[in-house]
Amino acid sequence: MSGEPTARQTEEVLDLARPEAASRPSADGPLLEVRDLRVRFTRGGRVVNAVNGLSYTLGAGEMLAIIGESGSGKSVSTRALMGLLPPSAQVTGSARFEGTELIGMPEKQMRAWRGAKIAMVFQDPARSLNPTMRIGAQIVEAIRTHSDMSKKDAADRAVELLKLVRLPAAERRFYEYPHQLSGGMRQRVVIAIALASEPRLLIADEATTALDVTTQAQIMELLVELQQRLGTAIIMISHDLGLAASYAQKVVVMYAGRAVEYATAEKLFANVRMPYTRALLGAIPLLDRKTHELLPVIPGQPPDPAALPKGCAFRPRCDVATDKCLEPPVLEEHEPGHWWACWHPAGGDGDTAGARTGGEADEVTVGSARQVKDGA
Ligand SMILES: Nc1ncnc2c1ncn2[C@@H]1O[C@H](COP(=O)(O)OP(=O)(O)OP(=O)(O)O)[C@@H](O)[C@H]1O
Repeated sequence: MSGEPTARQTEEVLDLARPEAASRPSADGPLLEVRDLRVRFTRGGRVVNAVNGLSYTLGAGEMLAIIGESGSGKSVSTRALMGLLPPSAQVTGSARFEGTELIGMPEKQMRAWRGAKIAMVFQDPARSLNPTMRIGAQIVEAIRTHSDMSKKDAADRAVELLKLVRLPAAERRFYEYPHQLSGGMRQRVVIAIALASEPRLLIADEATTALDVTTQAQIMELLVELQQRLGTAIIMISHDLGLAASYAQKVVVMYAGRAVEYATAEKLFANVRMPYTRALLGAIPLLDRKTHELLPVIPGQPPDPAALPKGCAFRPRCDVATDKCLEPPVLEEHEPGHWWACWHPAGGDGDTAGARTGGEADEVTVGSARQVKDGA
């Protein structure tokens, strides 16, 4: 068989992959509960506070987007969950996954969890794949790492997984090498490898950033399909608030190692409070750009995590900051289900942030994100 699987074939593969998925209960406590997570490195005698007290929860089958500029602590915070940081990292706080504490878990035990229950997909699929091995063999290897399946059964399963991630001509591609595939196809293969162990949580770290806008939307649609059909929870790490608006159920906006705004996507985009989040809205890539690099709309640079400014870390770049902001604002649930850390939130009493941005940013975000989605 060759070409794209038909919808019916895909349904069969999906059902085969996880027959119980559609009826999986998701309401018996969060899948992942992160509390006061902190990561500190010591670099050249300087202390780098990369993550400064991050908390969030993720339900089974939910998609959470962690959004922020480069260096805000998105990757470090998720690598900490998987025990993937170098020994120089001091990790404290708690991350309970299905009730089991991940922080401080011995490496041997963590190795068994990694890949099996939690899998990661990174930005550059070329680096995740072995260029000298056929893609089928790489998936078979991943399957056999987590099960005692025979080579023959694992090969059948690998083809199923390639169909599951909608790789065209899966049987033929099974025998191809990574360089014979496009960037989007390679990322589908990486996702197939990540799914080999049927993880409950998939962490996609800038998994679509290197792809063109159309392929990016297709990969995001695939992740949503896997999330909905297999019940896989997803943490999506991105610079792009537009992707979060289109695909995620929950959003954490990070700045300088902290969550500065946290809510369901619905609540957040209905009423963005934090000036930093509003500034990020302006950084949404435009569809007519050849690349999807972010527009440099936030003046200044994120702070050096080894020398954070006093008070609110966004203060030096914030156009509504006052002396009050020399006191660090605390992330609090100011409205049911909507948390922010700001003394001058938009939309509140004396709404300076909202007045200056004219409230247009929300419309731009959602509109732009929809176009990306629909254009796929
Ligand atoms: N091994 C390390 N030693 C020292 N500092 C580190 C180390 N790894 C990361 N950092 C620092 O931690 C901070 C957070 O990095 P992180 O990679 O999590 O940011 P990010 O938000 O994921 O950025 P990007 O979008 O660029 O990946 C950065 O200042 C980074 O320089």
